[in-house]
Amino acid sequence: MIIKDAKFISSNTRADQCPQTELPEYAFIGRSNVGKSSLINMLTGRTKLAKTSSFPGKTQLINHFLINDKWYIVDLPGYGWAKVSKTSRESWRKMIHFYFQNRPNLACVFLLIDSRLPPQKVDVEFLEQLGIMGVPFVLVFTKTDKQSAAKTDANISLFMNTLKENWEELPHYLKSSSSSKEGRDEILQFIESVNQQYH
Ligand SMILES: Nc1nc2c(ncn2[C@@H]2O[C@H](COP(=O)(O)OP(=O)(O)OP(=O)(O)O)[C@@H](O)[C@H]2O)c(=O)[nH]1
Ligand SMILES: [Mg+2]
Repeated sequence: MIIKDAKFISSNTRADQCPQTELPEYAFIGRSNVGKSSLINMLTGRTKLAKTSSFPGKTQLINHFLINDKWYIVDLPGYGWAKVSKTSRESWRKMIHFYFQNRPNLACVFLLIDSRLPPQKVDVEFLEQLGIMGVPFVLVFTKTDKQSAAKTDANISLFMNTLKENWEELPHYLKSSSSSKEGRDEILQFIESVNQQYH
């Protein structure tokens, strides 16, 4: 898919204030600093569309970007950063749950996981929440440029093994690097195939 146009539309805290639309949207979620905003920039080929930072907690709102006037990318704030107060964590949880439950046009969620790390409890727990809410999702293992392909695959296997206990079917997954652009074609192809089911 060719991205001809990508524009920022709005930032919101409430799902019901987000664009009223029947166009499909794809949301990016995962731990703070996992690379959600960077992946959005890599996919769209726009270096400054979504704001990124080396410091966790950069994205704080629900950000909508309209792509080719046909579908939306949604950049969400991350979870799991230790230095967040209980109150902020609770308001994040409410905002995200309300978002997932009030966007009928939510076509798929990309749950990003840092491919450098062994399975993290926060990710497994968040994935379970998505399952409970019945939200369609795929996993994306990020930052693959930071290590060997063998190490990435070993961490992915470990993650899948932890899921085997509770999941009947293992989720679909992709790998990505915002530096090397690994995964760009696969993710865009995946979005295109889901978009086609919308028309
Ligand atoms: N080497 C490498 N660095 C990456 C990659 N993706 C993101 N980064 C770096 O990781 C840091 C965090 O990236 P962001 O895209 O801001 O992360 P985020 O998940 O949006 O974080 P929050 O908005 O805080 O939740 C930045 O310093 C990025 O340059 C990648 O694929 N490879
Ligand atoms: Mg971000």
